[in-house]
Amino acid sequence: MLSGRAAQTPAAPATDIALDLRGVQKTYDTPGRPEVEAIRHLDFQIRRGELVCVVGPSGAGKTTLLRSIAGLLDVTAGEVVLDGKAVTGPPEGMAVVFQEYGRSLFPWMTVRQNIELPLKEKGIPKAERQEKIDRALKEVSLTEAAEQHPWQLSGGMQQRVAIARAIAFEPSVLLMDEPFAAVDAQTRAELEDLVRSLWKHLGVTVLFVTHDIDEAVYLGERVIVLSNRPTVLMEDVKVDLPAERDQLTTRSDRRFGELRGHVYELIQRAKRGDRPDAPQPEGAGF
Ligand SMILES: Nc1ncnc2c1ncn2[C@@H]1O[C@H](COP(=O)(O)OP(=O)(O)OP(=O)(O)O)[C@@H](O)[C@H]1O
Repeated sequence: MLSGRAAQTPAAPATDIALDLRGVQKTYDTPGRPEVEAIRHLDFQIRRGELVCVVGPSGAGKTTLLRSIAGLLDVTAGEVVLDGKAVTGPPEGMAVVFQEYGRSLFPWMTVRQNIELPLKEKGIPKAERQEKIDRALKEVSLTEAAEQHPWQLSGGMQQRVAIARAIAFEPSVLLMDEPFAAVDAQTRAELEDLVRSLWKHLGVTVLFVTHDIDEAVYLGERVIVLSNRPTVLMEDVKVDLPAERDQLTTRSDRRFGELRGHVYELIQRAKRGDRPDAPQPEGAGF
């Protein structure tokens, strides 16, 4: 996020909470169209340095949730609190990586210039910018591609540029919205491992939205499973797999299979409309 708007909330959270969703509701109210209640009630917290995945049935409101957290959408009720401040617009300490890397990078700029842009907007001096860019490029193994343009790179490499741009910015929270949905399976596995290694190495808090159950269990320390729309929390699943993960050994681990099966079952139930009771918004009738 390039610009910052945040208001101090009276209730300062515990310092280890990076992201706090307090009774978030979102109803789309477009003039001339029927209202769409996307999120009915979500309350959860993400501790500093956690990697949390969000899954849910199609149309459950995953993108709505992510955009609300990113300050790109106003919530109807409740609040999103980042580092103790209510999010009322794109906050300074947040970076977002979207699925459509092709549209999020500027084709007329080199890789280096793309990564530099938000740093420039943040007012970081040139020498420091170059240092941050070089470090980020090294983190994603793209040092050699610094002077190339995005359209000269593969889809996986472009997504690595988008990740480099996000981490160069040193966000407190990194939001990722189905970032690997458009790349092939092998590249996807490599990018998943890149996210795990960056997360461990940089200590950044990551919220990763995906429709892929295996990906969520492989990456996350927790998997937040959403109900069908209007969305409530189906279950917050703790992923008790070892911190060291590997595409081969982790995915063939018995516990991985159990967790995967559990999340799969939750999504199937959510799709059938099975949902836990949620606090009702005022005036709403179940
Ligand atoms: N701008 C909008 N105006 C009205 N309704 C919207 C708008 N954006 C999304 N919706 C509706 O809100 C609900 C949740 O959409 P959202 O895109 O957040 O779900 P999702 O879980 O990300 O879906 P998918 O998995 O298919 O990407 C859907 O019913 C969708 O049609």
